[in-house]
Amino acid sequence: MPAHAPDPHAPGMPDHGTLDPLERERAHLAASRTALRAMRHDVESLDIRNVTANWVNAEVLQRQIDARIEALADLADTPLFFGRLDYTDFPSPPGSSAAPDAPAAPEDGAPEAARYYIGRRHVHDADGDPMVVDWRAPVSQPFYRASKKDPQGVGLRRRFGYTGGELTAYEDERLSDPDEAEKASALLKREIERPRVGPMRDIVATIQPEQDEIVRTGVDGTVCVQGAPGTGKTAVGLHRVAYLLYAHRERLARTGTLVIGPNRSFLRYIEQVLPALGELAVRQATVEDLVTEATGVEVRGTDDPEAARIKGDARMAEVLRRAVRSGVTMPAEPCVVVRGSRRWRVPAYELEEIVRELLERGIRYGAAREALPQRVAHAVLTRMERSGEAPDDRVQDAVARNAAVKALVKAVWPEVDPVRLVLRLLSDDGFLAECSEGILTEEERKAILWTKPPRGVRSAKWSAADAVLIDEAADLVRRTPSLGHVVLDEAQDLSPMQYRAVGRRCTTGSATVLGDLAQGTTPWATASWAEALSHLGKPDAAVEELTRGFRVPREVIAYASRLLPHIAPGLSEATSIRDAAGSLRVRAVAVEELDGAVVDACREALEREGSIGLIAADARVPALAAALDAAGIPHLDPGTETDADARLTLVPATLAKGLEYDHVVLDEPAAVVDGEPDERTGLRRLYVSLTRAVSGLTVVHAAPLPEPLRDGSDGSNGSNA
Ligand SMILES: Nc1ncnc2c1ncn2[C@@H]1O[C@H](COP(=O)(O)OP(=O)(O)OP(=O)(O)O)[C@@H](O)[C@H]1O
Repeated sequence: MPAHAPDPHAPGMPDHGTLDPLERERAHLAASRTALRAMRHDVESLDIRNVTANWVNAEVLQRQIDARIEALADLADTPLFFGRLDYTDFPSPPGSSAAPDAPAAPEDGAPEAARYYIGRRHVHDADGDPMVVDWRAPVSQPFYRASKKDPQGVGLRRRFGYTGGELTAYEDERLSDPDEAEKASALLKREIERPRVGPMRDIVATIQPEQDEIVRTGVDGTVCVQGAPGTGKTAVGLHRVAYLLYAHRERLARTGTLVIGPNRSFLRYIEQVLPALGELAVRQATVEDLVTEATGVEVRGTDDPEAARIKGDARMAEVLRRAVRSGVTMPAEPCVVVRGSRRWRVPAYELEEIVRELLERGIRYGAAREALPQRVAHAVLTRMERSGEAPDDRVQDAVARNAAVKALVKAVWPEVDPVRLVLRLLSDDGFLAECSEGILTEEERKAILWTKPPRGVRSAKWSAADAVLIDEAADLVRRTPSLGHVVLDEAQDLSPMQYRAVGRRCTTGSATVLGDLAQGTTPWATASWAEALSHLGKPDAAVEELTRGFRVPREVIAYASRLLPHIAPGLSEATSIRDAAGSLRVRAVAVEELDGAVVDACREALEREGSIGLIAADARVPALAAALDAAGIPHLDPGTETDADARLTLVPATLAKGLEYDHVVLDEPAAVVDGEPDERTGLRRLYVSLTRAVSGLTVVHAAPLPEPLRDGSDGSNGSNA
């Protein structure tokens, strides 16, 4: 599989027939660029004046056109195509609707029409023939999945290498040639091992077969991916949304898509991936964003861990269900409706039957409240008919709006305000006891009751868990609208009640659930995916596992994996595709030298290329910031993304999840462990911190290392330097 080097003095766009293969590919790139410009020009010159009846239509259409123009931009630093497939099983490449007429084969491969260039977007020429096909099209799939064992109709797979936007190399695999040995692709390896700086990038050129299977799972299927650090879960989730938007654009444009991440800095880190894939309309939010937006409350308070654990427990769903319905009473009086000279009387026992039936039907509280007056009116109408009248629908509506019926509804099925309801539940011991009878213990009740109840909903210091309770109550009253697809990243940290909050946002849609049980650091962290999926309302979802690590070098992942038996026994250790010898340094220093040694390690890291994350226990962050300032080393504030000018950022251990840096300096592991309420959570936090490095990790410690990391604890030695 030769990788072809470029001729640095290659001429611009010479005659097609006489060119060497690389020149021909460059010519195709140039022609594709021209075609893309023409596509953009066509859209820009659309005149919509004659096709729109009014200014609202014109406005909508113009917005669509602007978005299309934006999507057709030719970005200089993102290659228009990165691969090529020449099909031999002609003319039916899998899933392709194209049935090309086979022209004569040119000298290097398949007939032009059986050849597909794979890129980020579709480009066609003036005749509408494809010059580049979208990576998500069915015809592109073998680029990711075909192998010698299963060539999927492909004779030749070509990968392109670029340097600064210039096409400089290509590499071929002849999948149907039995004599060509299967070799690892050097271009693929180079791309995967390219150091990562700044925010997360897309991986369209190098999606791996096991990842591609998850990316292209059908829109109706929910998938759950368990994966060790750096196995590409986040990347896979984002590419899956892009894939689904391509394959089901209309349906998802109507229903909407959403990516959920754990916090702002994580969302900032991933926010450019989907736009780079041409998808600008995907919302990215935290669970807290969703529930505060839906309920209108602001989170200003915190819970102690025990209160938060109980509030996040799935049993609270039943407590809330009872609370919402607690105001429903059985009618004691008949309902008497006066119309003209006649009085119609529905006796109490019949009203009770109606109320019971509505309670049992399992419809939303609010929907039942709206149905109740109609039911009572129906009972009145039945009486009218029996006495010879012929009332129509308008009469039924009028009766439903009658003052006596309204008064009845108000009395037996009172309106519920979810915010006030939860306020009462957390302030009123008697009410909480009534609603949680047989569900919560007295201690549990005490743990969640406010010691000083707020005066009203405005002065209440709602916690994040309270907002989820209110969201659940709101859904019991009125159904939360469902989106078409939700990606839930770092799912392992969600409480059962948070899973339910996410689940009700995709009841009629599907979800991609991504996480790692070993990285769960909340008191309620997920212990089993089966349980989590049942809280989400998708108990039948398939659970896939990814174990091939793309981020962390072998030496570093082996070191971090020593913690696995203590934090998640039974989970597979990640392998690493990246072999950076000398990537791990462990330095023991005296207590008084600690800050200085950390500063030195940062200085050394700054001598190399790429981003640097100084990860430390949250409590150590101010001291380290001061030490860096004193040493005159500029650094970014916690949670800020690095860029080419500001490459060093200070990362509190609690914010490190999901992020990555070229070099990581890890301050005092024992302090990271001690920063958590229990040892297992502490070691999990440490595992997260140890697995953020792409090229190198330097651990600096004064206190003894946690036991599993000590030299010889597994017979090996973290190369002390
Ligand atoms: N097929 C691939 N080709 C190139 N890079 C890849 C591939 N898969 C993953 N990566 C890269 O590996 C790194 C880790 O990926 P990602 O953040 O998605 O992993 P993760 O499983 O979500 O990790 P964590 O559990 O730590 O959050 C990223 O830089 C990502 O771009």
